[in-house]
Amino acid sequence: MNNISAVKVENLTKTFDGHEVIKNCNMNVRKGTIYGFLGANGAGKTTVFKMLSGLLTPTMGKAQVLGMDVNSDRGEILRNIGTIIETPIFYEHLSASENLEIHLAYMNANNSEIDSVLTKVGLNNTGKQPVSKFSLGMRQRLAIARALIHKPKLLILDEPINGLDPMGIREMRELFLDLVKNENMTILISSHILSEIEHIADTIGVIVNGTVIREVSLTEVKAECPTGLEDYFLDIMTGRIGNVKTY
Ligand SMILES: Nc1ncnc2c1ncn2[C@@H]1O[C@H](COP(=O)(O)OP(=O)(O)OP(=O)(O)O)[C@@H](O)[C@H]1O
Repeated sequence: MNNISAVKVENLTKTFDGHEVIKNCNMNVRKGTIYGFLGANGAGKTTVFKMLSGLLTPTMGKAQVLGMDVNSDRGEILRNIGTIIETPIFYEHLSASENLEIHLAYMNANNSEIDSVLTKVGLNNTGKQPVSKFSLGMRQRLAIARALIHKPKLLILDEPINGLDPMGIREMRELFLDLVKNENMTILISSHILSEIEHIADTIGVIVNGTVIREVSLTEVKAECPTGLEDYFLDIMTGRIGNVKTY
């Protein structure tokens, strides 16, 4: 681990019932950048995210988050990261701000910024409305607010823009770029909406069958495939770009 890495994964492996779903996986997410994690359905993105955030224990290999080991420093890692992994669960009978208050109390963090974060995600007008009345997109916005309300150093976001309307997607894009530029955050994000990743990411990691086979800057993607990230990704999937290339 060096001090420029927010996430460093070395030969990480995860086995379920004797079946290796993550195999010798290597990743390096540099601090202060946005890393787009791409892969087909079932490639292993969520499983890697779960190991980084302490929800699953690696079978073998090493993973460090903000310089801490995922096996031994789980509590301290959790205090310093914000996550969206799978469908977010909320207190359904409580409002958006009450949900954030509870999260902050759980994280033992200050709650002065609830209104400003709700404004950032476009939920400032929901007042006392319970979350049970929220649309899918509103729930996703609240999940993003909860991930960042305690001012984490690293955001791990598994498909955070699912369910958002075009306006919401653009707002979240601007929010993510602002968090990295002005609040010193690092973002590790997965999405199947490749045009969105292309707008925001500095680096792309492509996972195929549990192994990251490509880790390249977006500049390199554009040099290698001028038609853009979607074609680059599909070329990898169909074997037209074949060689393993990582930093
Ligand atoms: N708890 C589990 N037990 C057994 N197999 C699992 C478990 N969790 C995930 N898997 C398997 O691991 C593989 C990777 O799944 P994962 O959810 O990490 O993929 P993903 O890249 O996030 O996919 P998607 O894009 O569809 O969300 C899949 O084959 C999945 O069936």
